[in-house]
Amino acid sequence: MSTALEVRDVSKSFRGVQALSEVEIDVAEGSIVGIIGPNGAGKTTFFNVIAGALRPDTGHVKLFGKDVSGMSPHRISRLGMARTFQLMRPFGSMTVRENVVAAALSRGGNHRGAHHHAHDVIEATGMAAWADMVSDSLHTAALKRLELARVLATRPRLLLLDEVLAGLVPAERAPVVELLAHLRESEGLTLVFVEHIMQAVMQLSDSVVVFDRGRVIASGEPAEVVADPTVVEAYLGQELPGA
Ligand SMILES: Nc1ncnc2c1ncn2[C@@H]1O[C@H](COP(=O)(O)OP(=O)(O)OP(=O)(O)O)[C@@H](O)[C@H]1O
Repeated sequence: MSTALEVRDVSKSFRGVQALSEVEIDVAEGSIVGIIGPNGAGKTTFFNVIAGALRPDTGHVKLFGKDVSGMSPHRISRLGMARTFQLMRPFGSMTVRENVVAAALSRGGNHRGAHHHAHDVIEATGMAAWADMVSDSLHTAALKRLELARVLATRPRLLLLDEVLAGLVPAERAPVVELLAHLRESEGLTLVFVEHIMQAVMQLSDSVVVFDRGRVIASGEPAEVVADPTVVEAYLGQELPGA
């Protein structure tokens, strides 16, 4: 299987705070990798570096074999990486459909093609019932799905998900987890997701990477990783739910 993401020796500090230290990660194409770690471990900084929002101090990042270190977020997204944000930012006065069409058009192509693709994405993300509603009127669970629909409309090959389940009650989480598993199966999407909800991490991930104080302290199969004494220790004082 080819490698979607290769991270080598990536370090990043902020005025004395070592946010990332010599991080090395490989993500196989079509796999689902969960990123966990206590607060302040470096997870968001890691996403910012691989998506091009921050330039690493050292090391390199390869996306589908191409060195993207130091490239702009825009160029990296052109190569097939997309990300969701914890703070969702749809165009509030536009409907769900208009938002998804706009996202599809941002990748070029014509209106007809964008409408067609948006329709498919809205169906796939279970948003059909909300398609003509103004985004401002959506509740949190629907907004999360809209955020997913918008990134999927850009036809990514690698999707970075930042706590897409946060703020959802358990009954609302299950359909999103199912959707993500389905997208990998049907589209061959590669998913890298930061998540605090361990049940979802265990259920979705082929492998889990654990950050602590800027370092990768463990990686491997979910069950092995959460039983690792180093990981349990890193979470001392903080809960590792579901472990
Ligand atoms: N722009 C910045 N300027 C200064 N320090 C920063 C900046 N961004 C992150 N840091 C520091 O880098 C470290 C890693 O932060 P980061 O946000 O990546 O952790 P995290 O694992 O995403 O945490 P959380 O789970 O709480 O979101 C922390 O000590 C944080 O205070």
